[in-house]
Amino acid sequence: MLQACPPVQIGGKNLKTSREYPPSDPAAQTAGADAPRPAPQALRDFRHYPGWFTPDEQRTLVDEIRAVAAAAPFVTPVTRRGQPLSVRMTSAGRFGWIGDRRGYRYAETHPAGMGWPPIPPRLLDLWAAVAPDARPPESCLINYYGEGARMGLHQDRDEADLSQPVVSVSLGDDALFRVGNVARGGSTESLWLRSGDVLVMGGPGRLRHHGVDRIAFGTSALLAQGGRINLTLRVVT
Ligand SMILES: O=C(O)CCC(=O)C(=O)O
Ligand SMILES: [Fe+2]
Repeated sequence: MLQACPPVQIGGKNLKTSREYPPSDPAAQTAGADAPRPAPQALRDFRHYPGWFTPDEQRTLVDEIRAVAAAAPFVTPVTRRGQPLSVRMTSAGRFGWIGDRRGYRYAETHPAGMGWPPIPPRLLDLWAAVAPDARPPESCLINYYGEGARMGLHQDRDEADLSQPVVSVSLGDDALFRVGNVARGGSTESLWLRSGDVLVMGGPGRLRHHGVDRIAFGTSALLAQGGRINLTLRVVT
C-alpha cells in the first residue's frame, strides 16, 4: 500500500543566494513578467517553449508548490506489484493521480484522505496562453525527481478525453527528456528540459511515448535540496 513519505522540502532559505540556471533563451534572462514569451520549437509533435518562466516566476512557483505539498504531502506511488516508482508525487486540482496495488488512477482525494489543493492561478494563465482552445485543466500532477530518479517511456492515457493536451513545466535540475512514437518502439529523440521550460504534448503527439532518462543532479539551485519538479496540467474527464 501507499505509504506517506515525509514531506519533500522544496526551496529554502538560501534561495536569495542561489545560482540561477540560465534559461536557454538569453533574451529571457532579462525578461520581466510582461515581456513576450518565447516562441515554441517543435520536438516531433510536441511544442517546447525554452525559458517560458523567468527565474523570479520559477521561485514563486516553487513557493506555491511548496504550499500545495504542505497540504497534500508527496507520496511514492507503487506499481500493482508493489514496486515503488523513483519519483515522488502529489497533485493539485479537482483530481490527483495515485498509484497503489489497485493500479494507477485519478482520484478526488489524496491517499491520506484530504482533498487536493487548488491549481495555482499562474499555471491556469500558462494553460490559457499555450492551450487557448482546450477545456480548463482539472489536475496538476507534481512529480519530484531526486538524485537518480527517472521515468520510463510511457503514454499518458489515463485521461478520458485524449483530444485535450498535457502541458508540462520543468523546475530545478536539467532533465534528459525522450520522445518516441505513438506505437511502441521505433526511433526516439532526446532534449534537455531546463528550469522554466514548458512543453505542450497535444494534438497528434498526445499519445507519443515519452519519459525522463535521468536528471543532471545539481545543475540548478532553484530547489534547496536539489532535484527537479515537473508539473503536468491535464484535463481528466
Ligand atoms: O517529468 C517530465 O518531464 C515528464 C513527466 C511525465 O511524463 C508524466 O508525469 O506523465
Ligand atoms: Fe507522461
